Amino acid sequence: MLDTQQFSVRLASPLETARGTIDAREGFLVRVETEGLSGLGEATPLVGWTESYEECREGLAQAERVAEELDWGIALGKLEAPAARHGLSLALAEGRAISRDQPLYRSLGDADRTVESVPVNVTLGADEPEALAKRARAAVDDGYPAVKIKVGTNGIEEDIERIRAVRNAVGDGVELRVDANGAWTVDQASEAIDALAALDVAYVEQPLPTAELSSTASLRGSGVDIALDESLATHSVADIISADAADVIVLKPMVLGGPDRAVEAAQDCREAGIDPVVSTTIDAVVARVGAVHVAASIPDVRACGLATGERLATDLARDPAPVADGAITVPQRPGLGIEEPPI
Ligand SMILES: O=C(O)CCC(=O)c1ccccc1C(=O)O
Ligand SMILES: [Mg+2]
Repeated sequence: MLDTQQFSVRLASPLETARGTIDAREGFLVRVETEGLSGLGEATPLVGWTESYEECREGLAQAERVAEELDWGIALGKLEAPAARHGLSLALAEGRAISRDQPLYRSLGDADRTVESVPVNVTLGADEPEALAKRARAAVDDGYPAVKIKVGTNGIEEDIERIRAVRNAVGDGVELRVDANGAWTVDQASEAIDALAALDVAYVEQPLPTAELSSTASLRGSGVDIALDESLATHSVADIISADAADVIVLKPMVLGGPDRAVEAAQDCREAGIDPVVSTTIDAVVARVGAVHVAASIPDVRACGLATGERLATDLARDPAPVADGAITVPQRPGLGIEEPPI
């Protein structure tokens, strides 16, 4: 049986990016019950990254029909829409983990390894230099090891001024990351990267539009690592590896189509010498905690973009994986570890 329940959550602090402001998330909670297994998932589409809300709803309905006639494995295999597939895949993975009496991350990865926490970056929108510097400083005082800042909303000069203000406020030891969300041309990216290198920025996420893998490859080796994020919606990790286009790959389970695919992509990254980082599309608690388990299944994962729970005005259940001292405590109960599941 597949039970879906639609939800809508507002962001108390909307996230400003070069591709618009994210101020609400709408999706579906998913519960799968099959042969004694029961698991919870979440499908939260975001246009530009995944299928639309309507396509997601239709994908889930179709999966239910296929599962009734055939089985869940076939339904999952046929489901192409990534957010819908994520909902079903996470629910099946949680059911399996509970039946094995394991926390999800151990069921997804190494069953014998205990991981207590996952380091996270704070995520800051494209704000004025002083405000940004203050927020970055407060996050570092709270223990965050890395600060990620959105850029690409105005000119390069403004971006550099912002990042300089942040660097001055946090000092030398903190990892800075910027995310251009595909806003730059090759010339703008080169100019920005030269200035960001002088401010010791660790990496720039998605400097160029998604399709431009060979131009992205040409930006590497200039003192700031290159990360790809949006490109994963249309290119496989294998494509990125063969184009030599990234030092870091941002894995969003919702965009990749499920925790199973994210874990596999992380392994492919590691084999190619690329660092995997896990993040979400600002999902609600079920998918966010699912992504925490994906991150926990990756040995020695770098700080991940998973500290977004506090942006939501309301959530669907109590967060079993809160941020403390710059890291998320990984739930150790069987499955996701959500104590009072909403469905
Ligand atoms: O990665 C993070 O730090 C948080 C998530 C984030 O930035 C994000 C959230 C929603 C949509 C896109 C993005 C992005 O990484 O570009
Ligand atoms: Mg990004």
